[in-house]
Amino acid sequence: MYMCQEKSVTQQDFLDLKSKVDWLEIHGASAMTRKTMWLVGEGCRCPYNYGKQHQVNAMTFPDWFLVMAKRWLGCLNLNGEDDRLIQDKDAMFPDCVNLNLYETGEHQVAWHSDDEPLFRGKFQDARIISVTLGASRKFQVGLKAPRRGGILKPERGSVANFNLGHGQICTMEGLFQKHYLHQIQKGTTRQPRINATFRYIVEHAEGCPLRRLALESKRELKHQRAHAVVELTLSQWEKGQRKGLMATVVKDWHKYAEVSASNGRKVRGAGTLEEKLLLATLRLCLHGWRGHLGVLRARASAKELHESMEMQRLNLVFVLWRLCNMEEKKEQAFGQVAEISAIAYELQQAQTSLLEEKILLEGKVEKAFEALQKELQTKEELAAELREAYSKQAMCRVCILSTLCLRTPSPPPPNIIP
Ligand SMILES: O=C(O)CCC(=O)C(=O)O
Ligand SMILES: [Fe+2]
Repeated sequence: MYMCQEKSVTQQDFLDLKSKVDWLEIHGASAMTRKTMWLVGEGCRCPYNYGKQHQVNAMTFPDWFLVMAKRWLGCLNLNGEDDRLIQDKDAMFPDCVNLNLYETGEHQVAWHSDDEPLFRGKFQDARIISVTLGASRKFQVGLKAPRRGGILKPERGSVANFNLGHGQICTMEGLFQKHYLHQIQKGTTRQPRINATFRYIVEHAEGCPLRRLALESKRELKHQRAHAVVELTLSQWEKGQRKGLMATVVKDWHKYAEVSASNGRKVRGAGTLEEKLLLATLRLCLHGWRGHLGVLRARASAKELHESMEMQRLNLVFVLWRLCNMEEKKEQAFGQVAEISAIAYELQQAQTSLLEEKILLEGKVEKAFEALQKELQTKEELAAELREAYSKQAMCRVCILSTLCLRTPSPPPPNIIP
């Protein structure tokens, strides 16, 4: 147990809780004993039982409550939100709370332990953090005595008293709920007291969606463990080591049966092909060993014994072979997929570089074409100039010739006198 005084718990918190919570009355044999409320984390649907008569449905933590609860428990550094996401489960914020309202000293809660299956407090560390608001009351703790007539009572002389006043945090942990009882005795006060008892749900109730999630991750873990054990068993078997093998197989057969059990029903043969093969392997191991023992007990002949062992070995080898085969095929398929994607990647790269080259070449061709066109144009212009020059030259020549002709004196007329 750990106790401390928390300053951040305010009187206003007490008033808010008293007025905002939809309190449920808990009745004892003759009168109301206290009022309660059960709040849970997001997604959880676990109901809570107050004795045998009262079962309340889950209500998700209202935001206003979470704000104040985080303030109260701030000193404990419980900052993890979701146990499926955080690694350090010890740092998780509680995922449920039981609220108690004791309106006067007449209200009480009798000797009990918080050992409901939800918290698995009988089997493992169960952390409970209680916060008191309002009037102070005597909280008693005592060692659990063997039940007499079904009534829970503490061992004589083992009871310790604690005064839980406003802002007091009190924890119970370890196997406290297995070995100890606690109670809030009737008192003389007329003032009301509220107690918030934060807890952690380990095994979500049937019908709660979080149970499925938890089972799935547990199943996966157990499956891996069973797988490893079967592999080890088979390798030992193959090496001819048989000592202690039966114990392992029998132990893990149960483990595996648990793995394939769902909602208390055994679903034999359910699951993937691999799971079925594992199950078959274990069955064969068991079957083989049972046969082996039966044969031994009946003092059967060495031949029979030998045959049964041989049969078993063959069966095991066969299953092992199938497992290996599957594994190999899987690996091959993975390899092929990897190869194909590498080729596809290369092709894509090649296609991209070809496209780039094409674009480059197109650019070059266009430029060359433009240059050619320019050259052609220049040549045509030159040719035109040349033609013009020629025609001018020709004209000039004609002019010169005609001028020459005009200037040349005409020859004297021929002498026609005899
Ligand atoms: O009121 C308290 O301090 C104790 C409450 C309690 O034991 C419970 O809610 O289980
Ligand atoms: Fe309790």
